[in-house]
Amino acid sequence: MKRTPHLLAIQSHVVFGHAGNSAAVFPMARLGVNVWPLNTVQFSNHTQYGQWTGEVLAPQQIPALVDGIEAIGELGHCDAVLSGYLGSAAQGRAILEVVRRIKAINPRALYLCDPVMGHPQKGCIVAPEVSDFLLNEALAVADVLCPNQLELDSFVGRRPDSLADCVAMARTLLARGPQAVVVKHLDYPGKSAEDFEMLLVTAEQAWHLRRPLLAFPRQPVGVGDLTSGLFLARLLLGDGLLHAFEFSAAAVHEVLLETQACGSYELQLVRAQDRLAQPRVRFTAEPV
Ligand SMILES: Nc1ncnc2c1ncn2[C@@H]1O[C@H](COP(=O)(O)OP(=O)(O)O)[C@@H](O)[C@H]1O
Ligand SMILES: Cc1ncc(COP(=O)(O)O)c(C=O)c1O
Ligand SMILES: [Mg+2]
Repeated sequence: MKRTPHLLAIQSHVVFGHAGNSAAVFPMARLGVNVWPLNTVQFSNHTQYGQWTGEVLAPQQIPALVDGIEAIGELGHCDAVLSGYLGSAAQGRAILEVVRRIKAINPRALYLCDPVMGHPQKGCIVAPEVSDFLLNEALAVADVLCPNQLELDSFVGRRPDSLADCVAMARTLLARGPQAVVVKHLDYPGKSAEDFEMLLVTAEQAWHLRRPLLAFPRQPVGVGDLTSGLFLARLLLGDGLLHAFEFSAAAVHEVLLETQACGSYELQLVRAQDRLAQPRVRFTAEPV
C-alpha cells in the first residue's frame, strides 16, 4: 500500500471563513495528505474584512511544538514544510530553523514558501518586517517559491515588461535558492483581460497556463493559499512539477466556480470538495 505523505503547514488560521491554513488544510487532506497544521496567528477572520480579533503565536512556540513532535518520534515522518502568512519575522526565522531540523533527519523533505506579503490596496495586512525576512532570508532556503506578481516584483525589485520578462524575473530567483518558482497570479503589460494566468519556472523550462477570469463582486481571499497547498500536496502524492501545476490550477478553478455559483465571498471548499479532488476542467500549460 502506498504511504500517506505528511506535511507540516505553518500559516494563519481564521476561525470564520478561509485563508491560510483555513483555506489549505482541508483541501490538502481531501487529496490524501496527512496535514500537521501549525497556526502562526489565530484571527477571527481574514484581514481583508478590515477588522479582526485574535493573536499572533509567540515565535518560541514554533520550536516548542516541533520539539513535542520530535519527542514522540514522529518528526522524521515529515515529508514537507509549507509556510505562508506569518505574524512576525521572528516566526519566519523559527520556521527556517524547523526546516533545517527536518531536513537533517529527512534530507528529501521539501520546503515550499508562499511569500505572503502585505497588499495595502487589497487590504491584506502583513507586518512590514515580514517582507524583509522573506526577501533576505526565506528565499535562500526554499525549495519551491510561490509568489504572486506583486511578491515577484518585490523579490526582483522591479515590474515586468512582458511575459518573457516574468520568466526572466523568476529565473533570477532560481539563482538565489529555489529549484522551482510558481507565479500564482501573473500581471504584465499586454496580458489578456479575459484570462487568469500562472507560470511555472525551473532552470531548464518554463510553462504558462491560462484559465478563465471569473467575475466576482468582491475578490475571494485565500486563493493563493489554496493554490500553493494543492500544488505541494500533489507533489507529495507523486506528481511531477508540471502535473502538480496543472492540477492545482484546475482544482482552484473548480472551487472558484462553486464560490461564484453560490454568490459567496468566502471560498466554498466544503461544497467543492469532490470537484477539487477530481477536477472536471483541465488546463494545459504551454511551454514558453
Ligand atoms: N479565475 C479567477 N477569476 C477571477 N479571480 C480570480 C481567479 N483566480 C484567482 N482570482 C483572484 O485573484 C486574486 C489573486 O490574488 P493575488 O493577491 O494576486 O494572489 P494570492 O492569492 O496568491 O495572494 C485573488 O483576489 C483571487 O480571488
Ligand atoms: C489571515 C490571512 N492569511 C492569509 C492571507 C492570504 O490570502 P491570499 O491567498 O488571498 O493571498 C490573508 C489575506 O488577506 C489573510 O488575511
Ligand atoms: Mg497570497
